[in-house]
Amino acid sequence: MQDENMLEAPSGVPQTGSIHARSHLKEMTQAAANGRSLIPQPQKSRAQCAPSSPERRRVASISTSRPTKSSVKGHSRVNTFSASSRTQPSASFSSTVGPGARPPSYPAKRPHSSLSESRKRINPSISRPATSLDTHEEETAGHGKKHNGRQYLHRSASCILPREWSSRGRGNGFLKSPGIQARLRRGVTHATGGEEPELSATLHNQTFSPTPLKYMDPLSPLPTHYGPPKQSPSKIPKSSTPSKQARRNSWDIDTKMKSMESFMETLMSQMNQAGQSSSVMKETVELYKSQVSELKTANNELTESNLSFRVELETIKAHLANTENALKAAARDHEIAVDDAERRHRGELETARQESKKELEAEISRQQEEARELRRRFERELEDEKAMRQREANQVTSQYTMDIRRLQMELDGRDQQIAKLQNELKAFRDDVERERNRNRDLRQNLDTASNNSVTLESTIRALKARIEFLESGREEQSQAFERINQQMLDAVAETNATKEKLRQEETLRRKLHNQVQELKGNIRVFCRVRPPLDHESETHVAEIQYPDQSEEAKEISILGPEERNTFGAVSRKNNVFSFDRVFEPSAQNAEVFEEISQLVQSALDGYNVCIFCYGQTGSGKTFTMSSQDGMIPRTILQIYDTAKSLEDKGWKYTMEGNFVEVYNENLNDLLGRAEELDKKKHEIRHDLQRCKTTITDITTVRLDSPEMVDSILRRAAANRTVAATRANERSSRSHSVFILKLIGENAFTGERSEGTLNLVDLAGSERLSHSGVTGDRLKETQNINRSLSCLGDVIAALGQGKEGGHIPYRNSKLTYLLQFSLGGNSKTLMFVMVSPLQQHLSETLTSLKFATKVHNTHIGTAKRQARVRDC
Ligand SMILES: Nc1ncnc2c1ncn2[C@@H]1O[C@H](COP(=O)(O)OP(=O)(O)OP(=O)(O)O)[C@@H](O)[C@H]1O
Repeated sequence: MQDENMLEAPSGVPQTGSIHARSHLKEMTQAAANGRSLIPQPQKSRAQCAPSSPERRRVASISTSRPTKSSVKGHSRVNTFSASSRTQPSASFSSTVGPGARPPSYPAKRPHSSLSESRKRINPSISRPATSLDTHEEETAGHGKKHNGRQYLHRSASCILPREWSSRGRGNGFLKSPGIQARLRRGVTHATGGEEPELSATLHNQTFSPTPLKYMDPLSPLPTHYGPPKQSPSKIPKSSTPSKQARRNSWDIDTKMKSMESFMETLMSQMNQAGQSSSVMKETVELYKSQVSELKTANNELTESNLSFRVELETIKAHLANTENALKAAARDHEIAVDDAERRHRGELETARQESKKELEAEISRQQEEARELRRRFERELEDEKAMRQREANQVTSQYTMDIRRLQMELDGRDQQIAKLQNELKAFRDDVERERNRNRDLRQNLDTASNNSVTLESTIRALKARIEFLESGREEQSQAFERINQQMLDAVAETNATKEKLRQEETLRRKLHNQVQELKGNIRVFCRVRPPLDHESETHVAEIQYPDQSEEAKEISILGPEERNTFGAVSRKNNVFSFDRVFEPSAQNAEVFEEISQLVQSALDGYNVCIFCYGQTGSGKTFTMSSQDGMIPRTILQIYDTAKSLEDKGWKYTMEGNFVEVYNENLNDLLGRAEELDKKKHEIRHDLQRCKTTITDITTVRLDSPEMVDSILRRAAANRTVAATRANERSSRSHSVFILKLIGENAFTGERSEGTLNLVDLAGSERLSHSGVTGDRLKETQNINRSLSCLGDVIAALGQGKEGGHIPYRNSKLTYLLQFSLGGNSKTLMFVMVSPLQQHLSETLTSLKFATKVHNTHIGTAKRQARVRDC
């Protein structure tokens, strides 16, 4: 079926463009090429001209497949076509297609008188000669030239037969050679494909024919070969057939001639028959030619189709190649892209890994930082908690100490009360004694009175007698009653006069007390030397003497530093200072307070009192002023006690307290909120007429009980701690002022007193160098130095005592705040605090020199802030 399709392809393939047909195109082309390769070249040598066995078999198959009629001529036509077709390309088609490849439809296109039909009718078993003799027979028959025909037969035979046959075939006995005969048999058998045993037998017989080879070798078999298979042996006359007789008379010319003539006649008759069939053959040839032309056309079409297919194939191949290239390029690109993607992925992976690693490290460091921060915070909180607990412990301790001290003070007060009671008892005893004397006197009087009574009784009796006598004399009785009544009125008047005398004595006492204070000086200076502390070695203590300690205790002598005079001699100057009172290191706060208690009484009496501590840092200012048994607590306790005792004398006191700090020339409220320190602004306002000072937005605490002072001091200390930028330096770098206002009213006398007590703890007085100090520290230093200098200037100006002279209070906040407590109507006490250490000697001497200047200052008489209530 495939072969049939292939035959139909010339008309079918181009129109349909069947891919199936195209797939066979290559096979067809190869088959054609193979077919062409099998076609020998026309002008080859004889050896080359003889086809090889396969070629010969192919040619024979083509030749034997050609139709033929009984005539030899017609046969030779077929062979002519067959022989000529070997040199034409169309043969390749035949050989490619082969007998079996002819499509069934193909014969239908043939005319009815086709060769195959003729062949079938004539004798399909007729074999084709293996030579091209017929071609030349046809030519010789056409021209009627025997000689040429023989020559041609000879040439043809030489072309087909082996060389030795053609070269030696003319010799006698050549064909008798067994080798030649065998080869001849093989060749004929091979040429006929084993399908024509008769021809083979004929040849065999002819081989043994005694006819000279010159005529017989090529021709003798031909009549039997080309003649009709059944007719040729029978139609040949027996007379003309070589017989034994003829062979015996082979050298008989006539016989030979006759034989030849008969043969020629036979041949001629056959040729005539062939001529008759030539027209048929011509038609057949024409038909074949037309078929050939059709085939050529088909072939051309196929060729064109083939070419177009080839072109298309080439295009497809090119396209395929392009596609393959593109595919390769795409594959390459894909590989590159994959590589890039892998590389990028690896890079991204690496980057991601690095980033995640970094993030992890950052997270770890952040966690660690958080842990550290938590630990820091925890430690801070722990520290705060510790500090708070410590503060509370300190507070409890201080409270305990304070209680003890208060109890001690109460004890002291009790002792004083006892002493007082003892005095009173003594006074009572005296009074009792007096009363006894008076009683005695009265008894005497009573005796006298008894005598008188007796006398009176006698008188009474006499009077009674007289009453009885006088019963009508009432006048005498009324007079007696009036006399008794008068005596009683005289006694009451005497009592009132005594009370008034007592009030006058209290006023006189105050007056005398103030006079005593004035005599002591309105500005007094106490010196106090603190003891060396536990961690301070005794060897580092300066040489300090207290020459009159057992007497007045007003002097202090300090051996100065070594000095070298102009002659090189080293000497130490003994510096002697004299103050109102010098307290040696062993002195306790109670002892110190006894000396200042009179000033506290002055404040209660309505005077402005200012007590300030001056000295270098660590000299004991705070200890003296604000410690739990310091001047402030003791002052308040005394004020309470005194105020209470004065209640009998008609005085009622109210007390108000402020606690302020002067830091960097700013006023801070130590009883206010800690966070407002250094932020909230406070102004100092003076009432010049009433000589009163007020501070704006300041916290004022009403002191209703002695216990209030503890909370005040605690609160002030806590605020200072919070505000401290450098721990425990805040107290050294600022001035603190405890302001106590005492307002007393006497309900009996209508008197009113307004006194102010200022207890000042000054900043460290050591002269701080400005060199090397910057920022806040420099500002602090400048402010401390300036304020202490201003204090000295104010005291100096007060000492000059010029009436209406300018006092530079406004030059610093401290002096402006203490304007009405320094000079004028105020009493001032300055504590100069001294460190016992040798290393502080220089500052100690400086402080003592400054205190001496203050001590030498005489400030004018104080004025009492009191007025009598208008009744
Ligand atoms: N008379 C004293 N007896 C026992 N200890 C004292 C005495 N005076 C001072 N001290 C101790 O000396 C130390 C320093 O005293 P304090 O703090 O009062 O000095 P300061 O002059 O107020 O110092 P700063 O100016 O820094 O406030 C404290 O520990 C205090 O207890």
